[in-house]
Amino acid sequence: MAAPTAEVVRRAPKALLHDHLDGGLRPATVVELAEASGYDGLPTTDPAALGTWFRDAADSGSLVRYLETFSHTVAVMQTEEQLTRVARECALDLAADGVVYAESRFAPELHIDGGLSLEQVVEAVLAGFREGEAEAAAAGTPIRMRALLTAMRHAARSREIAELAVTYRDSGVGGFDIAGAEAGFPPTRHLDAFEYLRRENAHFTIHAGEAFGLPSIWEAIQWCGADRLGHGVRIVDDVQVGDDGVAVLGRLADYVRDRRIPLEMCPSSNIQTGAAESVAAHPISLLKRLRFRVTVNTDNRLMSGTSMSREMQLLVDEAGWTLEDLRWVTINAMKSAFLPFDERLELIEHVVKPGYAALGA
Ligand SMILES: O=c1[nH]cnc2c1ncn2[C@@H]1O[C@H](CO)[C@@H](O)[C@H]1O
Ligand SMILES: [Zn+2]
Repeated sequence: MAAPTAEVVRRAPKALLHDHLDGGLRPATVVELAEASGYDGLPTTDPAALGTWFRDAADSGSLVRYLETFSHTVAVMQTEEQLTRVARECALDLAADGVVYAESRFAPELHIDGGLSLEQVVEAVLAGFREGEAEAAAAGTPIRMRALLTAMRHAARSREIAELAVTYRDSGVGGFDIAGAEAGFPPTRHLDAFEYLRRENAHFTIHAGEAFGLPSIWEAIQWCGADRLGHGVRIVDDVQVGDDGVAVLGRLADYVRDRRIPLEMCPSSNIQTGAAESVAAHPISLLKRLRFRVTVNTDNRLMSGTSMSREMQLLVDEAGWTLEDLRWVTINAMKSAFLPFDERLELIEHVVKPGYAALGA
């Protein structure tokens, strides 16, 4: 099968499970919001230069340094108007890129410095998603948005944020997540939150196996009960590939594959934080070949200067992916969405499959 063209990749329906709201602002919006609110900490007020600055600063090879860049975006997401605008633009930008379903995550506790309550933060973001959905539908590029509420793994508010996720589960919140520096902050620190969510029949994903290896993945699954893994790239440490190409899986990798645990993989982000060498060498292609439940994601569009189309195009250009592969990861993502089963089926059958069929897959 010939490699899909850039136009085909752009038009292909996409599903996005791992995208940070505070990592996806338009550079021009960061500049405007900083100016209007009096935030004078930006390294430059030229939008193009600021976009480059984020990419370069995030290109540090270290997750901790990468995360430092978020201080500038979080600084301009402290009022209801700011949060609603950022959320609306997020939905519009994703829809324009061919994304038909997206889960966008953010940490409510990072947005209360201006005096908002956690509830006000969540409601402002959900209002922005609704606005963006309505405008995108009117523009002929419908998208369905869900929020994931993140708790910061170094902090101590995870139980509270988990309760917030349950409170808003029928109003646009799909589930819960923990993020932030991984080394030194194992997911079991937040066991109370995860046990609460399981008792509530609620869904959650955990950033694990990004900056730290197999023990983090093992805890996330076997102690915490994560539905999905954020990144999970280091699961390849439990896969041995012989010279003949035959792969032998360890018990944890076997478990992840047997149970169809979704891996929210983010190639460009992983290269920036040093979790992978290059797109060509990224474990995602091996894991796809071994039929793990692989998905493709953006993580932070601003910090990586990326989009879903760009991540997919990189896999096509540098790792030999086909349109069939893109269709497969899109269906994997829809199957793994924190959305009711009937809504997932509807999107797969009525949007994703016909969309790829029209493109020749
Ligand atoms: O790849 C990542 N790994 C871990 N944490 C992350 C990553 N990207 C963003 N955040 C963290 O999640 C918070 C809420 O969205 C962001 O503020 C950032 O600190
Ligand atoms: Zn992430």
